[in-house]
Amino acid sequence: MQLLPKKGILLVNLGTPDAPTPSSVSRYLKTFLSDSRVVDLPKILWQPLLRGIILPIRSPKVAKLYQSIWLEGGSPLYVYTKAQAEALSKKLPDHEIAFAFCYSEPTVNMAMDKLLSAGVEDILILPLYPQYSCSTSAAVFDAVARSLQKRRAIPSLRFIRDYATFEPYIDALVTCIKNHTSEHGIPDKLLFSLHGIPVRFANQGDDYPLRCQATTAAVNAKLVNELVWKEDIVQLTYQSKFGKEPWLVPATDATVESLAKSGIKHLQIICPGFSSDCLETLEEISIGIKESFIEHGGEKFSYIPALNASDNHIEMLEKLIYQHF
Ligand SMILES: C=CC1=C(C)c2cc3[nH]c(cc4nc(cc5[nH]c(cc1n2)c(C)c5CCC(=O)O)C(CCC(=O)O)=C4C)c(C)c3C=C
Ligand SMILES: [Fe+2]
Ligand SMILES: [Fe+2]
Repeated sequence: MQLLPKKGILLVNLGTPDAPTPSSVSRYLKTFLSDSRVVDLPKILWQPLLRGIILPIRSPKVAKLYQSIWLEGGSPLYVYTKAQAEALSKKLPDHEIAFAFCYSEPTVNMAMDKLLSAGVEDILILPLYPQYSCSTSAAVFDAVARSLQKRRAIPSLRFIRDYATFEPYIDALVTCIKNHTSEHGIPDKLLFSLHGIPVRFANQGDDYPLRCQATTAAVNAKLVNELVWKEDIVQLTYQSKFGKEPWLVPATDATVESLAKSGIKHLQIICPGFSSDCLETLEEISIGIKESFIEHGGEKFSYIPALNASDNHIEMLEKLIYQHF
């Protein structure tokens, strides 16, 4: 009888500082923004700018923002990603589960060591980005390849490129929105705010905008179909612009401002591209965008939390894993 190879699952997310301090944030941003998948300027131009200007100016400012959302167990992104891995371990006791980050610890290489030393021979790589982008999912792919580059024995590998329209993911978002609206009411407008990318990446072949549109359309179709609402109150926007070049539009911040000015009183925002709450949802949206909405004439605002380590999310991830194993 041939024994089945031991299976492992590697959850990978972006990365986050290990403390809300300027030095820790600077270390994290330096690794993150030195990846050519994220910023693809020539190194000879970009590195002096990054080290000489961007890190010294941005790190203390961003450290303050992290302080406003820091949890007892660390950065929210770290806390939720770890909790997702722990919950999946309980659900899948026959599988070895590890989690890692592209730009902080535990690194992909550390997690690979853990899985391989546990005797895993077949690994499913699950980037926790529902919508593919070259700046995220492909960066996970690179980190995995780098980690295996110097090893003599490499495992079988499967890679989840994206799950933007995976039905259980769409259902998990629908449930989340329905639960929220039953408590807070149906808003005048519901924004699906996804992290932006430079327009140039999309022009060069990154299908991220199409994947974001696909998620938004699939969720809205179900909500309309289930008669949660009749009108088209859903709109897709892009947040967290970084740098000077054009990013995907419409931008969340400008849209919120103009909605408030045009008389929208009740606004809700969901960020379906973030599998865990993090700086970009908890600070930028839930604090910053809320303030802007109220300041420009809005009255009622709520942020619909990410799926995080909810049962809803863990069951969805379990189905995703089964689909690929
Ligand atoms: C050129 C810069 C950036 C691109 C491209 C980009 C794409 C991208 N990012 C996420 C998810 C997250 N980004 C987060 C923080 C963050 N992102 C950038 C820049 C780019 N992101 C920066 C500089 C930062 C750090 C904060 C800041 O300085 O403003 C986070 C949060 C991390 C945390 O610790 O909480 C996430 C998550 C996606 C999904 C994406 C492309 C689709
Ligand atoms: Fe980002
Ligand atoms: Fe941001």
